[in-house]
Amino acid sequence: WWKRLPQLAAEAAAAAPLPPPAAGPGAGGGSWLMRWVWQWRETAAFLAAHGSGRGFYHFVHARYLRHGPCFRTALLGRVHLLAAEPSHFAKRYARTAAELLGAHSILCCSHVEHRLARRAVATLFSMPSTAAFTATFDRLASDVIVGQWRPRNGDDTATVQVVALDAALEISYGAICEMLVGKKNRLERVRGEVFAVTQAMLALPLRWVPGSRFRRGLEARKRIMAALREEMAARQHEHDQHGGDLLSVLMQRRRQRHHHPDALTTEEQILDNILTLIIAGQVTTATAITWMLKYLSDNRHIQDKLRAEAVGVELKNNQAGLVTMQDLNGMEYAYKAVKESLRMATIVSWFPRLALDDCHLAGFQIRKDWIVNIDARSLHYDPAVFDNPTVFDPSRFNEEGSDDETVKKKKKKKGPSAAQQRRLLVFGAGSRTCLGMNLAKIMMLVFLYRLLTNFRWEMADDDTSLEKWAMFPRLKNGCPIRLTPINSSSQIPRES
Ligand code: HEM
Repeated sequence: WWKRLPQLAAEAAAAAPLPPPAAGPGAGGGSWLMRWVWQWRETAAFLAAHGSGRGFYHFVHARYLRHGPCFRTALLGRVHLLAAEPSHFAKRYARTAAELLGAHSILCCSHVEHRLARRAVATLFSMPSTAAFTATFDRLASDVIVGQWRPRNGDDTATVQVVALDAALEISYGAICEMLVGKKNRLERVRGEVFAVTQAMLALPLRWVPGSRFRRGLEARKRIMAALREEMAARQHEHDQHGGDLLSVLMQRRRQRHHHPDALTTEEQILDNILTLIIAGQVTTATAITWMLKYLSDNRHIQDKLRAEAVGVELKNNQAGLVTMQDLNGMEYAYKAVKESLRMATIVSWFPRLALDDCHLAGFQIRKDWIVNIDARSLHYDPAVFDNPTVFDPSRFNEEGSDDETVKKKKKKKGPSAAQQRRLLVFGAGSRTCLGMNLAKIMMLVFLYRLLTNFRWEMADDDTSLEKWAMFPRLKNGCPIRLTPINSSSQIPRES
């Protein structure tokens, strides 16, 4: 239905006319001469700003101030529409999601509280924290991929079948919880509850119907909150010996809030945001990993090329044999495969925004309180932006251009175009960009590295139907893969 939004918007606007578009003079009506004069005046102003020390964005900013966040202009003979997001749109998830994540969740809280929450949790995404997270994720991934999946008797011809989604969910949950609440925590017992909350986020709000998906989600939330409260109480009791995990940092800042103006001041604020980070980080990343494995199973030549790169990476920066961020820097092609998987999978398909005021967007009149969805998926599959968008081709992100023949034939310019870079919306954009995007890419790269250096894989079931009710599109069968061990000297890192 969101794809029909422009049509619905037009119909509603026709029924109840709103003020005229906040566009430049002559933009809509007037004689052809007036329009022609307007178009060239806009172009001249743009070129003047571009050629001045203020840069072309000054042209945009001046019009933004004059006309508001959405306006029409004309550049070099073509009418353009520019839309900014600041004051007229706020992030707004479905009411069900907001209820399950909590009123203080960074994803659902008010504008003002959001700024505070974003600053408060930012510590989790600092460089040292990200480096520590890389090691943690690798330790957990190696435990499963090397420790459990590789045949123990050394028979390198035996194949193993595993469900990729289950493994990815387990590893990412372990790693994220360790970062949020420390190594030995009470969250392992509520792993299933976290999944139930995610499944309920787009369900009908039938809170009074026993057994309904939404009610099960609410009950699961209660149990997660109880486990987190227990964790907090234990820490207060033990005077918090847990060190650097996020919960410790948030609790400590709360105690010393006179020194920390950014501290979250209530227990609810802390708990809602811990739950949000688990949900925002676990299922999204695990889903992305499974799609990546599927695309690489469908494109064996790319899998082999990636394996050649991975086998060539020497883990030289860590005594324990764990992958570090520097090691990952040597996996350029893998990085592009991750990016391409994220484009094709588009885990978060659309981003909802609430119109705070009547306004106009893309020529449509938008009323206050309407929700406008930015449709990321259609951008990622727009052939005008990504040549042959249905072809999995990591090399489309090469500086020198794609090496896939079908893509190369169509492409005139080399390397990813500016439009392509701009329109890759896998992690959103602007002030609400995904906070965990580096962690997500690291998890995908580490998982890929360990799998490539231990196994070849192919899909064990070709059913491509999608899971019903899933918040993020994923295969119903959980992506079962058949693994054939490769001759490698891979060992479980020492810390595990
Ligand atoms: C492949 C994995 C991931 C994908 C595709 C993804 C995607 C996104 C997208 C598209 C948004 C913006 C949504 C919007 O503007 O409406 C977002 C926001 C967010 N993500 Fe992620 N994400 C991923 C992993 C993670 C991880 C690992 C974490 C943290 C542990 C995380 C934490 C967040 C947070 C806190 C926000 C809200 C930011 C704000 O509103 O200020 N994400 N994510």
